Amino acid sequence: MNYTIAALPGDGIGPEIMESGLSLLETIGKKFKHDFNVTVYPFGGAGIDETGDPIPPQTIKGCQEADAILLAAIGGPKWEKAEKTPEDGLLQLRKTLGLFSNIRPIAVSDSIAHLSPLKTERVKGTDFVVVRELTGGLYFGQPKMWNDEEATDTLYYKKSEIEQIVRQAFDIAMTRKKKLTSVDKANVLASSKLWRKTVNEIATEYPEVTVEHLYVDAASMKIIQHPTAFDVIVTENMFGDILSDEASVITGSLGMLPSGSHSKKGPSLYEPIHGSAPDIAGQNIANPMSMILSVVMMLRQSFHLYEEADALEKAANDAMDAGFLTADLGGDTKTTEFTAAVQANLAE
Ligand SMILES: NC(=O)c1ccc[n+]([C@@H]2O[C@H](COP(=O)([O-])OP(=O)(O)OC[C@H]3O[C@@H](n4cnc5c(N)ncnc54)[C@H](O)[C@@H]3O)[C@@H](O)[C@H]2O)c1
Ligand SMILES: CC(C)[C@H](C(=O)O)[C@@H](O)C(=O)O
Ligand SMILES: [Mg+2]
Repeated sequence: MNYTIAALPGDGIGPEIMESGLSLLETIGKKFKHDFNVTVYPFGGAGIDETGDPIPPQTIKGCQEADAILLAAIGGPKWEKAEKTPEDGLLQLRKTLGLFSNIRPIAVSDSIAHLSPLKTERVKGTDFVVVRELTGGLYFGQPKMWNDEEATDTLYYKKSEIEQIVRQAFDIAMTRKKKLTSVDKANVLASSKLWRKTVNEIATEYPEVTVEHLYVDAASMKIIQHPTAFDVIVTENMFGDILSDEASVITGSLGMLPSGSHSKKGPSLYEPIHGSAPDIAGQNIANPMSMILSVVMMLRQSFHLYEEADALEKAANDAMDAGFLTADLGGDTKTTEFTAAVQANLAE
Protein backbone atom coordinates (compact mmCIF):
# COMPACT_ATOMS: atom_id res chain seq x y z
CA MET A 1 0.00 0.00 0.00
CA ASN A 2 0.90 3.62 -0.53
CA TYR A 3 0.67 6.20 2.27
CA THR A 4 1.34 9.95 2.08
CA ILE A 5 2.81 11.50 5.22
CA ALA A 6 3.52 15.16 5.97
CA ALA A 7 6.49 15.45 8.34
CA LEU A 8 7.08 18.60 10.39
CA PRO A 9 10.44 18.30 12.23
CA GLY A 10 10.23 21.81 13.72
CA ASP A 11 12.80 23.09 16.19
CA GLY A 12 15.27 22.16 18.95
CA ILE A 13 15.36 18.38 19.41
CA GLY A 14 12.52 18.12 16.84
CA PRO A 15 14.73 17.30 13.82
CA GLU A 16 16.82 14.84 15.90
CA ILE A 17 13.87 12.74 17.03
CA MET A 18 12.07 13.08 13.67
CA GLU A 19 15.16 11.58 12.00
CA SER A 20 14.84 8.62 14.35
CA GLY A 21 11.11 8.16 13.70
CA LEU A 22 11.40 8.48 9.92
CA SER A 23 14.37 6.12 9.58
CA LEU A 24 12.46 3.46 11.51
CA LEU A 25 9.33 4.08 9.44
CA GLU A 26 11.42 3.51 6.31
CA THR A 27 12.66 0.22 7.72
CA ILE A 28 9.11 -0.87 8.53
CA GLY A 29 8.14 0.08 4.95
CA LYS A 30 10.89 -2.12 3.48
CA LYS A 31 10.21 -5.01 5.85
CA PHE A 32 6.45 -5.09 5.26
CA LYS A 33 6.50 -3.79 1.65
CA HIS A 34 4.67 -0.49 2.02
CA ASP A 35 5.45 2.84 0.35
CA PHE A 36 5.52 5.58 2.95
CA ASN A 37 5.85 8.75 0.89
CA VAL A 38 7.15 11.32 3.33
CA THR A 39 7.36 15.03 2.50
CA VAL A 40 9.07 17.36 4.98
CA TYR A 41 7.53 20.82 5.44
CA PRO A 42 8.80 23.94 7.22
CA PHE A 43 6.93 24.57 10.47
CA GLY A 44 7.43 26.47 13.74
CA GLY A 45 10.65 28.40 14.19
CA ALA A 46 12.06 26.60 11.15
CA GLY A 47 9.07 27.95 9.18
CA ILE A 48 9.81 31.49 10.39
CA ASP A 49 13.50 31.17 9.44
CA GLU A 50 12.71 29.74 6.01
CA THR A 51 9.64 31.74 4.99
CA GLY A 52 8.86 34.34 7.70
CA ASP A 53 5.76 32.35 8.74
CA PRO A 54 5.62 29.53 11.35
CA ILE A 55 2.91 27.87 9.29
CA PRO A 56 3.46 28.68 5.59
CA PRO A 57 0.62 27.97 3.12
CA GLN A 58 2.48 25.02 1.53
CA THR A 59 2.70 23.39 4.97
CA ILE A 60 -1.04 23.71 5.58
CA LYS A 61 -1.78 22.36 2.08
CA GLY A 62 0.68 19.46 2.48
CA CYS A 63 -0.92 18.52 5.81
CA GLN A 64 -4.46 18.73 4.46
CA GLU A 65 -3.59 16.49 1.51
CA ALA A 66 -1.66 13.89 3.53
CA ASP A 67 -3.01 10.60 4.91
CA ALA A 68 -1.39 11.46 8.25
CA ILE A 69 0.88 14.07 9.79
CA LEU A 70 3.95 13.55 11.96
CA LEU A 71 5.08 16.52 14.04
CA ALA A 72 8.16 16.49 16.28
CA ALA A 73 8.30 19.73 18.33
CA ILE A 74 8.37 23.49 17.88
CA GLY A 75 9.42 26.62 19.74
CA GLY A 76 12.43 28.12 21.46
CA PRO A 77 13.90 31.34 22.83
CA LYS A 78 14.94 32.54 19.35
CA TRP A 79 11.33 33.05 18.26
CA GLU A 80 9.69 34.05 21.57
CA LYS A 81 9.19 37.64 20.47
CA ALA A 82 8.20 36.92 16.87
CA GLU A 83 5.04 38.65 15.73
CA LYS A 84 3.59 35.20 15.05
CA THR A 85 5.34 32.61 17.23
CA PRO A 86 5.87 28.88 16.56
CA GLU A 87 3.24 28.21 19.24
CA ASP A 88 0.76 30.44 17.34
CA GLY A 89 1.50 28.29 14.29
CA LEU A 90 0.82 25.08 16.21
CA LEU A 91 -2.55 26.34 17.49
CA GLN A 92 -3.46 27.52 13.97
CA LEU A 93 -2.60 24.08 12.56
CA ARG A 94 -4.77 22.32 15.17
CA LYS A 95 -7.68 24.70 14.55
CA THR A 96 -7.41 24.63 10.74
CA LEU A 97 -7.40 20.83 10.67
CA GLY A 98 -10.19 20.62 13.28
CA LEU A 99 -8.06 18.42 15.57
CA PHE A 100 -10.37 18.64 18.57
CA SER A 101 -9.39 15.38 20.22
CA ASN A 102 -5.89 14.78 21.58
CA ILE A 103 -5.25 11.30 22.94
CA ARG A 104 -2.27 10.94 25.29
CA PRO A 105 -1.68 7.36 26.53
CA ILE A 106 0.23 6.79 29.78
CA ALA A 107 1.32 3.17 30.18
CA VAL A 108 3.97 1.57 32.36
CA SER A 109 4.96 -1.98 31.48
CA ASP A 110 6.51 -4.08 34.26
CA SER A 111 9.93 -3.91 32.65
CA ILE A 112 10.15 -0.09 32.73
CA ALA A 113 8.39 0.46 36.08
CA HIS A 114 11.74 0.83 37.89
CA LEU A 115 12.60 3.87 35.71
CA SER A 116 9.88 5.95 37.33
CA PRO A 117 10.88 8.34 40.10
CA LEU A 118 7.78 7.05 41.92
CA LYS A 119 7.83 3.76 43.84
CA THR A 120 7.78 0.77 41.48
CA GLU A 121 4.83 -0.93 43.19
CA ARG A 122 2.83 2.30 42.88
CA VAL A 123 3.30 2.70 39.10
CA LYS A 124 3.28 -0.94 37.97
CA GLY A 125 0.17 -1.60 35.90
CA THR A 126 -0.52 2.06 35.12
CA ASP A 127 -2.50 2.19 31.89
CA PHE A 128 -4.71 5.18 31.19
CA VAL A 129 -5.34 7.73 28.46
CA VAL A 130 -5.82 11.46 28.78
CA VAL A 131 -8.41 12.67 26.29
CA ARG A 132 -7.64 16.36 25.96
CA GLU A 133 -9.97 18.82 24.22
CA LEU A 134 -7.64 20.58 21.78
CA THR A 135 -9.39 23.35 19.86
CA GLY A 136 -11.27 25.33 22.52
CA GLY A 137 -10.98 26.85 25.98
CA LEU A 138 -8.39 29.38 27.10
CA TYR A 139 -6.14 28.67 24.13
CA PHE A 140 -8.74 29.98 21.69
CA GLY A 141 -10.29 32.79 23.76
CA GLN A 142 -9.83 36.51 23.36
CA PRO A 143 -6.45 37.48 24.79
CA LYS A 144 -5.90 41.17 25.38
CA MET A 145 -3.08 43.20 26.89
CA TRP A 146 -4.99 46.26 28.07
CA ASN A 147 -1.86 48.16 29.06
CA ASP A 148 1.44 47.43 30.80
CA GLU A 149 -0.42 46.48 34.01
CA GLU A 150 -3.49 44.51 32.91
CA ALA A 151 -4.23 41.55 30.66
CA THR A 152 -7.20 39.25 30.01
CA ASP A 153 -7.73 35.73 28.68
CA THR A 154 -11.17 34.23 28.20
CA LEU A 155 -12.31 30.64 28.71
CA TYR A 156 -15.24 29.86 26.46
CA TYR A 157 -16.82 26.49 25.64
CA LYS A 158 -19.88 25.74 23.53
CA LYS A 159 -21.93 22.73 24.60
CA SER A 160 -21.38 21.11 21.19
CA GLU A 161 -17.60 21.31 21.65
CA ILE A 162 -17.87 19.60 25.02
CA GLU A 163 -20.23 16.97 23.64
CA GLN A 164 -17.93 15.90 20.81
CA ILE A 165 -14.87 15.38 23.02
CA VAL A 166 -16.85 13.73 25.83
CA ARG A 167 -18.52 11.29 23.38
CA GLN A 168 -15.11 10.42 22.01
CA ALA A 169 -13.87 9.74 25.56
CA PHE A 170 -16.88 7.51 26.35
CA ASP A 171 -16.29 5.60 23.08
CA ILE A 172 -12.67 5.03 24.07
CA ALA A 173 -13.73 3.93 27.57
CA MET A 174 -16.06 1.36 25.98
CA THR A 175 -13.02 -0.25 24.29
CA ARG A 176 -11.08 -0.32 27.60
CA LYS A 177 -11.93 -0.80 31.28
CA LYS A 178 -15.15 1.24 31.01
CA LYS A 179 -14.19 3.87 33.56
CA LEU A 180 -14.29 7.58 32.80
CA THR A 181 -12.86 10.32 35.00
CA SER A 182 -13.94 13.81 34.01
CA VAL A 183 -11.67 16.54 35.34
CA ASP A 184 -12.92 20.10 35.80
CA LYS A 185 -13.05 23.01 38.23
CA ALA A 186 -16.85 23.07 38.56
CA ASN A 187 -16.62 24.47 42.10
CA VAL A 188 -15.41 27.74 40.55
CA LEU A 189 -15.66 28.00 36.74
CA ALA A 190 -18.87 28.44 34.75
CA SER A 191 -17.37 26.61 31.77
CA SER A 192 -16.64 23.66 34.11
CA LYS A 193 -20.23 23.65 35.40
CA LEU A 194 -21.40 23.33 31.79
CA TRP A 195 -18.74 20.64 31.24
CA ARG A 196 -19.89 18.55 34.20
CA LYS A 197 -23.59 18.87 33.29
CA THR A 198 -22.81 17.78 29.72
CA VAL A 199 -20.78 14.76 30.91
CA ASN A 200 -23.68 13.66 33.12
CA GLU A 201 -26.16 13.97 30.24
CA ILE A 202 -24.01 11.94 27.85
CA ALA A 203 -23.35 9.35 30.58
CA THR A 204 -26.97 8.21 30.23
CA GLU A 205 -26.08 6.98 26.71
CA TYR A 206 -23.28 4.81 28.14
CA PRO A 207 -24.79 2.94 31.10
CA GLU A 208 -21.90 0.44 31.14
CA VAL A 209 -19.32 3.14 31.83
CA THR A 210 -18.58 4.13 35.43
CA VAL A 211 -18.23 7.91 35.64
CA GLU A 212 -16.43 9.93 38.27
CA HIS A 213 -15.85 13.67 38.48
CA LEU A 214 -12.69 15.13 40.00
CA TYR A 215 -11.67 18.73 40.50
CA VAL A 216 -8.41 19.39 38.72
CA ASP A 217 -6.44 20.13 41.89
CA ALA A 218 -7.46 16.82 43.48
CA ALA A 219 -6.94 15.00 40.16
CA SER A 220 -3.35 16.23 39.93
CA MET A 221 -2.69 14.70 43.34
CA LYS A 222 -4.48 11.42 42.70
CA ILE A 223 -2.69 10.83 39.38
CA ILE A 224 0.59 10.62 41.30
CA GLN A 225 -0.79 8.97 44.42
CA HIS A 226 -2.75 6.20 42.70
CA PRO A 227 -2.05 6.15 38.94
CA THR A 228 -3.45 2.64 38.45
CA ALA A 229 -6.92 3.88 39.49
CA PHE A 230 -7.45 5.62 36.12
CA ASP A 231 -8.68 4.33 32.77
CA VAL A 232 -9.85 7.30 30.65
CA ILE A 233 -9.48 10.90 31.78
CA VAL A 234 -11.38 13.53 29.80
CA THR A 235 -10.70 17.18 30.32
CA GLU A 236 -10.56 20.62 28.74
CA ASN A 237 -7.60 21.98 26.81
CA MET A 238 -5.38 23.57 29.44
CA PHE A 239 -6.06 21.08 32.25
CA GLY A 240 -5.19 18.31 29.76
CA ASP A 241 -1.95 20.04 28.82
CA ILE A 242 -0.82 20.28 32.42
CA LEU A 243 -2.05 16.91 33.69
CA SER A 244 -0.46 14.99 30.80
CA ASP A 245 3.00 16.47 31.42
CA GLU A 246 2.56 15.62 35.09
CA ALA A 247 1.44 12.08 34.23
CA SER A 248 4.44 11.56 31.94
CA VAL A 249 6.67 11.42 35.00
CA ILE A 250 4.96 8.18 36.05
CA THR A 251 6.56 6.54 32.98
CA GLY A 252 10.01 7.85 33.90
CA SER A 253 10.30 10.74 31.46
CA LEU A 254 8.41 13.29 29.40
CA GLY A 255 10.48 11.96 26.51
CA MET A 256 8.46 8.73 26.51
CA LEU A 257 5.03 10.07 25.62
CA PRO A 258 3.38 10.14 22.18
CA SER A 259 -0.02 11.52 21.23
CA GLY A 260 -2.59 11.38 18.45
CA SER A 261 -4.90 14.25 17.48
CA HIS A 262 -8.06 13.56 15.55
CA SER A 263 -10.72 15.54 13.70
CA LYS A 264 -14.18 14.55 12.45
CA LYS A 265 -12.73 13.91 9.02
CA GLY A 266 -9.33 14.51 7.52
CA PRO A 267 -5.84 13.45 8.49
CA SER A 268 -4.83 12.81 12.09
CA LEU A 269 -1.65 14.29 13.55
CA TYR A 270 0.81 12.36 15.72
CA GLU A 271 3.32 14.12 17.96
CA PRO A 272 5.22 13.76 21.22
CA ILE A 273 3.54 15.62 24.07
CA HIS A 274 6.78 17.41 24.96
CA GLY A 275 8.37 20.47 23.41
CA SER A 276 11.58 21.31 21.59
CA ALA A 277 13.74 20.93 24.75
CA PRO A 278 16.14 23.79 23.92
CA ASP A 279 18.25 22.84 26.98
CA ILE A 280 19.40 19.60 25.33
CA ALA A 281 19.01 20.40 21.62
CA GLY A 282 21.85 19.59 19.24
CA GLN A 283 23.56 17.18 21.66
CA ASN A 284 22.20 13.89 20.32
CA ILE A 285 20.89 13.00 23.80
CA ALA A 286 17.09 13.43 23.39
CA ASN A 287 14.92 10.41 24.04
CA PRO A 288 13.32 9.47 20.68
CA MET A 289 10.75 7.09 22.26
CA SER A 290 8.04 9.78 22.19
CA MET A 291 8.49 10.13 18.42
CA ILE A 292 8.87 6.40 17.76
CA LEU A 293 5.66 5.70 19.71
CA SER A 294 3.94 8.51 17.75
CA VAL A 295 4.87 6.61 14.58
CA VAL A 296 3.45 3.45 16.19
CA MET A 297 0.18 5.29 16.93
CA MET A 298 0.02 6.52 13.31
CA LEU A 299 0.55 3.01 11.91
CA ARG A 300 -2.18 1.64 14.16
CA GLN A 301 -4.80 4.39 14.18
CA SER A 302 -4.51 6.01 10.74
CA PHE A 303 -3.29 3.09 8.60
CA HIS A 304 -4.62 0.10 10.59
CA LEU A 305 -1.22 -1.58 10.12
CA TYR A 306 -1.37 -3.52 13.37
CA GLU A 307 1.38 -6.06 12.73
CA GLU A 308 3.74 -3.28 11.64
CA ALA A 309 2.87 -1.14 14.68
CA ASP A 310 3.39 -4.09 17.03
CA ALA A 311 6.76 -4.87 15.43
CA LEU A 312 8.05 -1.32 15.85
CA GLU A 313 6.70 -1.00 19.39
CA LYS A 314 8.27 -4.31 20.42
CA ALA A 315 11.62 -3.41 18.82
CA ALA A 316 11.68 -0.12 20.76
CA ASN A 317 10.61 -1.68 24.07
CA ASP A 318 13.16 -4.47 23.62
CA ALA A 319 15.90 -1.88 23.12
CA MET A 320 14.95 -0.28 26.42
CA ASP A 321 14.76 -3.65 28.17
CA ALA A 322 18.25 -4.42 26.86
CA GLY A 323 19.52 -1.34 28.71
CA PHE A 324 19.66 1.25 25.93
CA LEU A 325 18.51 4.23 27.97
CA THR A 326 18.93 7.93 27.15
CA ALA A 327 20.08 10.48 29.74
CA ASP A 328 16.55 11.46 30.84
CA LEU A 329 16.13 7.85 32.02
CA GLY A 330 19.50 7.75 33.75
CA GLY A 331 21.47 6.12 30.92
CA ASP A 332 24.10 7.34 28.49
CA THR A 333 22.71 6.04 25.20
CA LYS A 334 22.73 8.70 22.47
CA THR A 335 19.64 9.38 20.36
CA THR A 336 21.26 7.81 17.28
CA GLU A 337 22.50 4.79 19.29
CA PHE A 338 19.00 4.13 20.56
CA THR A 339 17.65 4.33 17.02
CA ALA A 340 20.35 1.92 15.83
CA ALA A 341 19.42 -0.53 18.61
CA VAL A 342 15.78 -0.45 17.48
CA GLN A 343 16.89 -0.91 13.84
CA ALA A 344 18.95 -3.94 14.88
CA ASN A 345 15.92 -5.47 16.62
CA LEU A 346 13.81 -4.93 13.50
CA ALA A 347 16.46 -6.64 11.38
CA GLU A 348 16.21 -9.86 13.41
N1 LIG B 1 3.93 20.39 20.83
C1 LIG B 1 5.04 21.11 20.89
O1 LIG B 1 5.74 21.25 19.90
C2 LIG B 1 5.45 21.73 22.18
C3 LIG B 1 5.06 21.16 23.42
C4 LIG B 1 5.50 21.74 24.60
C5 LIG B 1 6.35 22.85 24.58
N2 LIG B 1 6.70 23.37 23.35
C6 LIG B 1 7.66 24.48 23.25
O2 LIG B 1 8.97 23.94 23.51
C7 LIG B 1 9.80 24.96 24.04
C8 LIG B 1 10.47 24.47 25.31
O3 LIG B 1 9.49 24.31 26.33
P1 LIG B 1 9.77 23.62 27.75
O4 LIG B 1 11.24 23.62 27.99
O5 LIG B 1 8.87 24.23 28.70
O6 LIG B 1 9.23 22.12 27.58
P2 LIG B 1 9.90 20.85 26.90
O7 LIG B 1 8.85 19.81 26.85
O8 LIG B 1 10.57 21.21 25.63
O9 LIG B 1 11.04 20.39 27.94
C9 LIG B 1 10.77 20.19 29.33
C10 LIG B 1 11.90 19.36 29.93
O10 LIG B 1 11.79 18.01 29.45
C11 LIG B 1 12.97 17.61 28.77
N3 LIG B 1 12.58 16.82 27.59
C12 LIG B 1 11.53 17.06 26.76
N4 LIG B 1 11.51 16.15 25.78
C13 LIG B 1 12.54 15.33 25.98
C14 LIG B 1 13.04 14.19 25.29
N5 LIG B 1 12.46 13.70 24.19
N6 LIG B 1 14.15 13.57 25.77
C15 LIG B 1 14.74 14.02 26.90
N7 LIG B 1 14.32 15.09 27.60
C16 LIG B 1 13.22 15.74 27.14
C17 LIG B 1 13.67 18.89 28.38
O11 LIG B 1 15.06 18.71 28.22
C18 LIG B 1 13.30 19.83 29.51
O12 LIG B 1 14.18 19.68 30.59
C19 LIG B 1 8.90 26.18 24.25
O13 LIG B 1 9.07 27.04 23.14
C20 LIG B 1 7.50 25.59 24.26
O14 LIG B 1 6.50 26.50 23.88
C21 LIG B 1 6.28 22.83 22.17
C1 LIG C 1 3.43 24.51 22.71
C2 LIG C 1 2.07 24.55 23.34
C3 LIG C 1 1.21 25.52 22.60
C4 LIG C 1 1.44 23.16 23.41
C5 LIG C 1 0.09 23.23 24.14
O1 LIG C 1 0.01 23.85 25.19
O2 LIG C 1 -0.86 22.62 23.63
C6 LIG C 1 2.25 22.08 24.11
O3 LIG C 1 2.47 22.36 25.45
C7 LIG C 1 1.56 20.73 23.94
O4 LIG C 1 1.24 20.12 24.95
O5 LIG C 1 1.39 20.30 22.79
MG1 LIG D 1 2.10 20.73 26.74
